[in-house]
Amino acid sequence: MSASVAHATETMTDLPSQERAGVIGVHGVTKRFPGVIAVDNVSLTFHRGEVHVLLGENGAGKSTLVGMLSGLQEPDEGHLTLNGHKARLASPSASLEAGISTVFQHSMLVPTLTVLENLTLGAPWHERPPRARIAARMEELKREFALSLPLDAVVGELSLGQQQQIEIARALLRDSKVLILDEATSMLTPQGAQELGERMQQLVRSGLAVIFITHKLAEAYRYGNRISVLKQGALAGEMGPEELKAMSEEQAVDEIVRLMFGREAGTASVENRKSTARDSIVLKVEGLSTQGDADVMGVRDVSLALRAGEIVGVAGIDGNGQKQLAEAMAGQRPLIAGHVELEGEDITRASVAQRRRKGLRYLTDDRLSEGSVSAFPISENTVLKDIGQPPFWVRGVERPQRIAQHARDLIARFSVRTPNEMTPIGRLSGGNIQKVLLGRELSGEARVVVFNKPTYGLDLKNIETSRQRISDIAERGLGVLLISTDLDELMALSDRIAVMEGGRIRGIVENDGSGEALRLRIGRMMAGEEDHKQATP
Ligand SMILES: Nc1ncnc2c1ncn2[C@@H]1O[C@H](COP(=O)(O)OP(=O)(O)OP(=O)(O)O)[C@@H](O)[C@H]1O
Repeated sequence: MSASVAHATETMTDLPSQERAGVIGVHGVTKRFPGVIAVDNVSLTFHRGEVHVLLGENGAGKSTLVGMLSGLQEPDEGHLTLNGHKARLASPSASLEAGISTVFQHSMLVPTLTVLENLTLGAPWHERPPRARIAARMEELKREFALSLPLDAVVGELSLGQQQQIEIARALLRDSKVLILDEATSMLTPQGAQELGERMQQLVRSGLAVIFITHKLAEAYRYGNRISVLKQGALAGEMGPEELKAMSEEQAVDEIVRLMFGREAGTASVENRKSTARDSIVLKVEGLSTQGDADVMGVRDVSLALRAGEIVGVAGIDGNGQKQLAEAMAGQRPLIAGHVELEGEDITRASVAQRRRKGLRYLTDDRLSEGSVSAFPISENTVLKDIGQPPFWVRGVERPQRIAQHARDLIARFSVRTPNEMTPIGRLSGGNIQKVLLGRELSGEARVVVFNKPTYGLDLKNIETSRQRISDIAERGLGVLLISTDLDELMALSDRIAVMEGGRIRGIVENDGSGEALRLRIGRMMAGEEDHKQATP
């Protein structure tokens, strides 16, 4: 028996009627990871002829759900159905055989091969369809879905939009019945996104079911026939075609914002920290722009000022330029425009080390590969950004005793749980690595600390401790720029919150304690909508 759609299927009549309809369904599925319920008792049916949009904040469970449909993981509880039959998708090839193709956010193509080679990749050489057959089929796809691809072009030389078309073409050549597009528009131009939206409609008209994951509300409304919202793993709400048709775009967006970002009635909101902001400006950024990378968004025309003792939060769905902004401030990413001032001094052209010495510190979200060298002892990691500098190096000679003492002090001050300072940092837990990195950034005369997702991936106790430390840092008079995808965290800690979307700042709001209304206002901007001051809970 093939590993696919476990042929241990039940007959349609064995299943409740609501499970029969639709090409694919998940029924009461739950998936747990250590410390988190990623998907919590979710039931959904994906129908032929429909673009079904999945929405939800970072961490809501969308990828985990898609992982179940694409055979990357199986549910701990609940089951899947295909055409009304109970089914198992135990591997990616089982999912493909069942007619489900997934186009992931990051291209799965081989950039050095041609379009034709990529289209036939994976098929054993003796089964590869001849070029003439593919060319003929591509002509059909061009007519039907406006998929126009130069078969002999090398994939790496094509635009991201064209590369995505290859993946869609590959799914169609396989006769897929379900096409999953995971954040497929995030790196496309508005024009490219619109073309994809139109193409999705053509695809569903030809009988496919499309599952479309996006973070942008306008796209969800314009291109979706049905919208489901996930929140903390559970299904927060679903809007079917009739309901959507009866709503204006504005009404639909308001409802989705409420489902995505609203709080359940009766949920206690987190208490806001008392502001410790002073008058003096410690960091000023004006008109800052940076280039992105191949599939990373750049930053456009960002201006903000940070006062001593102030925490300015930066909200946004992951990947909207936040990391690039932090890197540009830290001097790790070149600017194409704008300038940066630290306590009135222009540091636009200063190197990473110079900025650090002047007191501008940066805590990366990538603790293990960018922030530390995991095989090196904690001691070496505490001076990683001070190599060659006194007091740890004197006239080019390393002072191991001095470094070890510095590391022992840091371990004691930040309560790092480790046998001793010689333990490789990679052996510590996430929370303890974070403490070492924070200790490193705060040593010497720090004036401004830029945090990128400081509590991401930590357990609850370490999250609390980290937030308290951030609050203490501001209280000591340092300026803090706090980048986070967690709105609760930002609302609990920040004086003001800047919202980034599409590499730009959509708006900067005072965290004035207006709770739910402010939450929805920020959520709207995160999802690509204009600021809407009147948003009501
Ligand atoms: N392999 C894993 N191991 C541990 N935890 C995981 C794993 N995969 C996901 N999680 C956790 O499960 C939760 C749901 O994650 P998931 O990636 O499904 O969310 P998402 O809605 O796709 O988010 P995003 O928009 O950021 O991609 C998160 O808390 C995440 O940290």
